Amino acid sequence: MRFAKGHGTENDFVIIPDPDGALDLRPAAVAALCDRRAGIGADGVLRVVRTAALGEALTGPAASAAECEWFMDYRNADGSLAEMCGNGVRVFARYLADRGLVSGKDLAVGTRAGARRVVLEDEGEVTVDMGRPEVGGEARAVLAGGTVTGARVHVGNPHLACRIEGSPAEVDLSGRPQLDAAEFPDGANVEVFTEAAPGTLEMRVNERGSGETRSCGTGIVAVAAAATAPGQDATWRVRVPGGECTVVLDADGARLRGPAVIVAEGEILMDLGA
Ligand SMILES: N[C@@H](CCC[C@H](N)C(=O)O)C(=O)O
Repeated sequence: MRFAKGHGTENDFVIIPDPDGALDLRPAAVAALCDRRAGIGADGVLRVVRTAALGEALTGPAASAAECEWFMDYRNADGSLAEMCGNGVRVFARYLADRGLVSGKDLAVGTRAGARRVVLEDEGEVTVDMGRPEVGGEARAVLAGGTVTGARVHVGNPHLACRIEGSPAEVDLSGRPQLDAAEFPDGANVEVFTEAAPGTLEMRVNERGSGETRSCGTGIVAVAAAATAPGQDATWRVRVPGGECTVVLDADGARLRGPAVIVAEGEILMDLGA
């Protein structure tokens, strides 16, 4: 089985081409691929499948994805499904363009959160239209080193974006954050952030299903939305351990811009089970 490896601000993915939907990618196989010692190693898997071959009902928020030729079937490192991945969709688009699977540099990618428009720029940056982030009420997470409070933000997937005093670098993000299941029935990605300079946020994240990662595109949009007064337009640079992205928020929603790189291609020799 062929694979590619790519990343967006060091949020890294194993990319599995499966255009005709022939693969039965089980959670254990995803976890084995993402294992950084016994597998290829990644924060998640992007299965590249034609939407027509997906074999999954596209209802609710996913319905608009039915119009897209290609679907990003995203899985977290523990094998769980997620609705959306902001870095993943940019890497996915880069992969499609590099392999000649799409013509042009402006395309729509299907995700479980719906269709996402992606634009590839000549300089290598990729911008994705992330829709309208929904900022909700306050909630808490218990981390290894204490409790953080923030805003619930829905970016197609669930987030808790916590503005903190001091530097995010000081926060212990090891271990799975404990959340109130009534507030987050499907779990959540937890971000800690601070405004490092006017217009610049600094963020770290513990991702649902993957643990601490060096970047999270939906998380970057979540903290940008949480840092912006309701109804205001804003442009934020968001620094993460793996690099930097830009978020533009306006009446049309949020656009996330940043690098997306394919670093390797090869053949999987490991046994992924039946
Ligand atoms: N790294 C991603 C988010 C991946 C999904 C997330 N862990 C979840 O379960 O919601 C991003 O770049 O947005």
